[in-house]
Amino acid sequence: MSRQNIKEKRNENKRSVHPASIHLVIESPSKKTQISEMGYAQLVIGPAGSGKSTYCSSLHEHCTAIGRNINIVNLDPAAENFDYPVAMDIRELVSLEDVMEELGLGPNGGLLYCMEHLEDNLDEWLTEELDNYTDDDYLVFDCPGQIELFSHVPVLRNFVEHLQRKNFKVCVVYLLDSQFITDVTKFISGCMASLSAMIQLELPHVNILSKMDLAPRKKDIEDFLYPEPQVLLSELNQRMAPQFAKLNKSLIELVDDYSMVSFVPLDLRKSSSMSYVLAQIDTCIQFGEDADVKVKEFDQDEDD
Ligand SMILES: Nc1nc2c(ncn2[C@@H]2O[C@H](COP(=O)(O)OP(=O)(O)OP(=O)(O)O)[C@@H](O)[C@H]2O)c(=O)[nH]1
Ligand SMILES: [Mg+2]
Repeated sequence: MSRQNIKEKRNENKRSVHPASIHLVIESPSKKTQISEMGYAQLVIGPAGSGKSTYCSSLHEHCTAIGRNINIVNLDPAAENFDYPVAMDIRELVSLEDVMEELGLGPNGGLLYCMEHLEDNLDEWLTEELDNYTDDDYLVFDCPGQIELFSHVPVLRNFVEHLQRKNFKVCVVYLLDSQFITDVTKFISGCMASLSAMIQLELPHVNILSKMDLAPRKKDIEDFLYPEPQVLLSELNQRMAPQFAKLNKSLIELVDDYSMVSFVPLDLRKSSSMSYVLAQIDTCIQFGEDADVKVKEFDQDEDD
């Protein structure tokens, strides 16, 4: 089945299965006139299983508790279960299951196809969906974990540029599982993936070390949260054969030049931790500049 046929099929499904979204636009025309002032958005990315969806649902819970407006958007065409109310859903446009079945693609090729389909439909689908939100709205995009999406495929870049044309200020929130800090080589490869997202997307960027409840000893964590480049280099040299010494030095210099060696820890057992992470992101996109934002420092010792 051709790409056009899939698009038509999804559009038909959307019209028949999701009348609510059409109804919203008709019922609230005044909202449309308020659009395009200034919106705020987080693009939540990171390796598969790094805790992106869990972060989104915890963020939703946190914002609900403090009375703050937030809308979580599912951008993963393969996602099935959600712990947050889904404000917008890519599966209304295209689903991985349909693509795999109809085009005979595997899960990764199918996902890339779905994301390209999204890219082709930014003007129609995304614009129409965004029209349901006003400048007061804060959107959080829960992305799939395929590294291609933020390394070399231009889909997310074009997606973000579309949001920016709609006057959204966007911050990349890159999650890295705390298990990456058990090994210096894993840590550097996680930094490299984050760096490629930085270069690819050119946006304000916050690195988060997720799953801190599973993190190893406290001393080891601190070494990686604010590591000294020289310490990282010496650990890397110890782990790798001597012929890699020059490459290791260049890698560490690169990571250091891009100020990559800085991660905000996220421990979902502590609400102060989520407050701190959110405050860092808000600062990046100047959200609530005029409001009185209270920031409490995340205290690592709080529950120790
Ligand atoms: N202990 C612990 N587990 C977590 C935390 N965050 C996520 N997990 C678990 O890690 C697994 C993956 O979490 P997800 O939130 O689905 O990760 P994801 O990045 O959205 O995964 P993909 O969308 O598949 O790339 C799940 O089993 C979660 O329950 C955390 O802070 N602590
Ligand atoms: Mg997910």
